[in-house]
Amino acid sequence: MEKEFASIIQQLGEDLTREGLVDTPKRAAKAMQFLTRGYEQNLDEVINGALFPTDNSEMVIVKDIELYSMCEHHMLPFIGKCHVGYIPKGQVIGLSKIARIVDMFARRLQIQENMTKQIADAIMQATGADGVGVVIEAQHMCMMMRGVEKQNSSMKTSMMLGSFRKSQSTRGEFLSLIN
Ligand SMILES: Nc1nc2c(ncn2[C@@H]2O[C@H](COP(=O)(O)OP(=O)(O)OP(=O)(O)O)[C@@H](O)[C@H]2O)c(=O)[nH]1
Ligand SMILES: [Zn+2]
Repeated sequence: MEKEFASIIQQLGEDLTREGLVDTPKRAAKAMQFLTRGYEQNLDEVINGALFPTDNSEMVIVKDIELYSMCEHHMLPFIGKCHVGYIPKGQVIGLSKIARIVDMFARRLQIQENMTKQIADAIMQATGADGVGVVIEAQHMCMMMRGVEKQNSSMKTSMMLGSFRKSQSTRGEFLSLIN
């Protein structure tokens, strides 16, 4: 990857030997690897067994989980917040693990809609919950820094599974608690 970044910098017409740029291909490769580290993770490893028995079957919500992802069309960042809700069925998941699951999917080349579904599916799969809801609100640099150059729009996506999909009132409770 380092070589490819060196080639990109050269193709920009820059001088790769100037002081500020000498280590840039190495840094850029390292940064890119960090930004896409989700490819090296899997659900079991991320959860690390942190599931705990409970007889609480009321909605659990973790809101405002910040996320940094990269759009798969332009490889530019999109940045936002993820809200997750679920209704436990016999077990709850460690609080931090929800944020780790969000990161595992965010740190890949993504479109927001697919990421939203992947997060919801993973939480459902991991917890066997009665229902899961995920809402993501993000701003896409490919739409702000270039292209249509709109600075104030954001995109909201959602995925509702199980009781969140079937029951209007469950979905309503979730949406009112995250807003
Ligand atoms: N639905 C969706 N679209 C996205 C996402 N990230 C980027 N895009 C869009 O992907 C589309 C790619 O369109 P193209 O016409 O192939 O590419 P482009 O010529 O660079 O498009 P413009 O951004 O309109 O200049 C654009 O409309 C982007 O806004 C995302 O997460 N979800
Ligand atoms: Zn894009």
